[in-house]
This record gives sequence, structure tokens and C-alpha cells, in this order.
Amino acid sequence: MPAPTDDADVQRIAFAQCVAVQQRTLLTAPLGWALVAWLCWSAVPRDRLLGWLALVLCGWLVCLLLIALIRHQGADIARHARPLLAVPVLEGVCWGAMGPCLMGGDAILNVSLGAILCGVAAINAPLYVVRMQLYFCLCGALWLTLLTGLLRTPAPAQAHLVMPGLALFLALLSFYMHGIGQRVMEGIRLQLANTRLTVQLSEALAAMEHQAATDALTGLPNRRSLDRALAAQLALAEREHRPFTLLMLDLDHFKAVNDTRGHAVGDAVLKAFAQRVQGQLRPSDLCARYGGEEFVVLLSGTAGLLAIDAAERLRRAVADAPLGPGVAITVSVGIATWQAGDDATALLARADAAMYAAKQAGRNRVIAG
Ligand SMILES: Nc1nc2c(ncn2[C@@H]2O[C@H](COP(=O)(O)OP(=O)(O)OP(=O)(O)O)[C@@H](O)[C@H]2O)c(=O)[nH]1
Repeated sequence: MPAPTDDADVQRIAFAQCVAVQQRTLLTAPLGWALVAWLCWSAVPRDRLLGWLALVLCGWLVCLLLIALIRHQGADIARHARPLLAVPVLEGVCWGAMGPCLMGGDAILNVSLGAILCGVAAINAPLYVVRMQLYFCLCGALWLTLLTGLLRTPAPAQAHLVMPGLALFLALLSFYMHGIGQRVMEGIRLQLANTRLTVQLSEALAAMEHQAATDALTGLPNRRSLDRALAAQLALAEREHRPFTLLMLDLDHFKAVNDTRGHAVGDAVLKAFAQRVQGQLRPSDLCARYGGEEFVVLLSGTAGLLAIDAAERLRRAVADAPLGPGVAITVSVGIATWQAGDDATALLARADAAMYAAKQAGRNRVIAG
């Protein structure tokens, strides 16, 4: 089932689409004027034709300016619904002004200009399909300007012929466009719901992947992540002969913490230990929970004395300050540095044996295997 969508978002998208398409279409308007000028060139007095062209040019520039301003400010529907209303009204007035300025005694010219007005209404209809009130404004302004103009011509009787026909045409166009507009809005709604669902799914997937790779108690990478990181380190070491070191860390006498202070304190100590160790590592190193109170650290690009120094630093960081109120604890560390031919099992076994030797030797120490 699609995610619920906010109607305001749908309106905002529709509004932005409407403004963008409107701007593009306005740029082609001069082609329409050129057609009108060509038709009227010899039949209409030059001053009337130039007057109409001057009017549409001014109206056109204002429309372009308004739309550029609206787009510049981010097409916010709440702020720009009214200024945008001015655009179709201006357009309607400019085209409707063909009546008073250009229509007159020549019946063929009148019919041609009437056809052009129908064309203008038809071309503009899809632009406003998602904001039909704008289209009603355009049609209303066009029709009223034309009517006022025609009534003032020497032959107002023509108005009785032209205006009802045009009104019927505009009404039919508006009716059908309204239906299409509702379907387009539904499409936008579905598209938005789809996008939201996709985002939710990818977020859920990312959260699941994170969960699957993370130890729930300490937030450290878990055994699965360690296996992956170790495989990558081994591949890098094989390819570039770049050694790295694996440390096996095991808290000393941790069972006693659980037994004397309870499991909750034991858990808190494990978390504090994880933070303490992580705080000592470079971003390129990795500390993972291997299981229980055992942890593994991968020291990338580190071997020999440097690895022993790093392990000592970790051991001291744990031993030097309690890991919780009154919980002084130490850690035993086994070191295994990669040698050619080592695989994950061999490396882990060597580090484990070294850590076991550290336990045997009295704990709270570092031993290299
Ligand atoms: N609170 C808590 N305890 C855990 C968790 N995982 C393992 N343990 C405990 O860790 C303890 C490990 O005990 P042992 O294996 O005997 O080791 P130890 O007491 O640390 O002794 P040495 O390793 O020999 O120094 C057990 O009591 C486990 O129950 C955990 O997630 N939370």
C-alpha cells in the first residue's frame, strides 16, 4: 500500500510544474504574435496593429518577470498563488485585446483571429491542467476583454455571433481539462507516495544492514563484520605485501564482575571497554566484538614493535582507570602479525594462543605469537 501523502506536497509539486511549463511556453508566445501580425498586416490600420503588439509585448514582459521572480524564490505555493494569478489574467487580456484592436469589418480576418484565440486557449489548457483555477482566469479575462472590445466596434452584432461560440468552446475545454487535471494530480500523488516508500525502504534496509553488522550491546562491529574486514585486510596484505596485526583482547576475571556486581554492571563494563579501546585506535583500525568478553582489533599497516606498542597502549588504557564505579579491570592481549601464507583461521588461532599465554603468565599483559 502506498505511503500516505500530504496534499500540500502534491499541490506544491503541481504548482512548481505549472510555473516551469508556463515559463517555457511564454517563450514561444512571440510566434503567435508574428502569425497575428502577418494576418493583419494589410487588413488592419498600422497604428492599431502596433498598439496591440505593444500591449502584448508589455504584458509578456510582466508575465516573464513575475514567473522568473516566483521561480527564483522557490515556487512556494502559499506565497505565490496570487502573483501567479496575474499571469493568466494578463495573458487573457493581451490575447482578448485582439477584439478591440484588430477585429473589424473583414469577416474572414475575424474568423481567422477567432480561430487563433481558440488555438491560444487550447495551447494554454495543458499548462494549467494541475491548477485549473488559473486556466479559468485566463479564459475569463480573454472572453471578457474580447466581449468589451467587440461591443465597442462599429459592428457589435458580431459579438452576438462570436462570443457564445467562444464561450461554449472555452467551457468544453475547461470541462475536459478539469477531468484530465484530476488524473494528473492523482499521478503526482502516486509518484510522491512511491518516492516516499522508496526512501523508507532504503532507510529500513540501511538500518537492517547496520543491525546485522553491529553488536547490539557495545555498538562495535560484530563477528560477521570482523570476518569481512579480516578478509579484506588479508587480500590487501597478499596483493601489496603490506602486513597488518590482529590483537585478541580478553578481559581478565570478567566472570567475577558478573558474579559480584550483577550482569547489568557487566554489560556496562563491556560497553565502557569498547569505548575505551576505540578511543585509542586510528580511524583505519577496527575493533570488533569477537564474542562474550573477547574482542579483536585489526591494526591496519602495523607490524612488529609498532604493533606491540599499540597493544601495550590499549592494555594500559584499560588498566589505568576503572571501567565503571569501582570496577577496576585489566585485559590480556595476544598479538599475531600477518605473515605470507596466513589465512584468517591461522591468524586468529595464533592471536588466541598468544592471548591464552598472556593469561597463563598472570594476565594484564601483552604477548606476541
Ligand atoms: N554481562 C555480560 N557478561 C557476559 C557477556 N558475554 C559473556 N559474558 C560473561 O563473561 C564471563 C566470561 O568468563 P570466563 O570465560 O570464565 O572468563 P573470565 O572470568 O574473564 O576469566 P579469564 O578470561 O580467565 O580472565 C562469563 O561469566 C560470561 O557469562 C555479556 O554480554 N554481558
